[in-house]
Amino acid sequence: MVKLSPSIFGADFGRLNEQIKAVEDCNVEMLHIDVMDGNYVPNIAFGPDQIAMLRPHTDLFFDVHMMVTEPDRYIERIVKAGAQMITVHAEATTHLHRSLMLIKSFGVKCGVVLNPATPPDVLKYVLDDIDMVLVMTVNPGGGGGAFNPTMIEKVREIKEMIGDRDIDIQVDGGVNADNVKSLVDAGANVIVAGSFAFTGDVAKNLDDLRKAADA
Ligand SMILES: O=C(CO)[C@H](O)[C@H](O)COP(=O)(O)O
Ligand SMILES: [Fe+2]
Repeated sequence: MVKLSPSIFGADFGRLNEQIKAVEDCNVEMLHIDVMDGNYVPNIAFGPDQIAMLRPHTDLFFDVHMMVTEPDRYIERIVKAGAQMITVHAEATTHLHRSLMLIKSFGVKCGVVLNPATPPDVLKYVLDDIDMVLVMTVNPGGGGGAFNPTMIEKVREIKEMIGDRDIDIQVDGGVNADNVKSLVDAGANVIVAGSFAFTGDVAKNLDDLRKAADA
């Protein structure tokens, strides 16, 4: 069984409450929240204050994807805002292990994000410290990008590295009902979807995505 984590970045912000209720009604396992700092990625989106504003409106598990240069500067504020899982880019922190330990010190789950061009080797010495690996299937920083099929092989490679450890593999970027099965077959079990989830009928989209993933 896969876990779905719709990306709020893809939502219609004029109807945010309604869109959050729609994903809740689909019994999704997480809500994916992108933090973009305008430095690590060109785009700017969501900071700790906006996450804190969302927190009283839903009990969904907050899966926060930090696209932030030197994320340690914001980790405590993001935890206090209500994050339950924080992922940081291996490419964006000078001290990956230190960042992961900082996240864990607050009692929340942690994960490592890899851009499409980043090889999985960087995970080797932190595998016993993480709850999730996030494989970017587009370059980070925006929604609606085209899925990079080369990442299917990368997911497979990471699945093999993980062995019998209890580590989730999340995929993010351009994921839809047509490509999700190839990712799940390769080993992904946490599916992020932004534009696919929120364009049109949210309930139908998430139902289609789950059915395709679990087929
Ligand atoms: O991290 C991200 C982009 O950097 C996102 O989670 C983004 O919301 C994915 O959107 P889409 O499913 O439309 O590609
Ligand atoms: Fe994301």
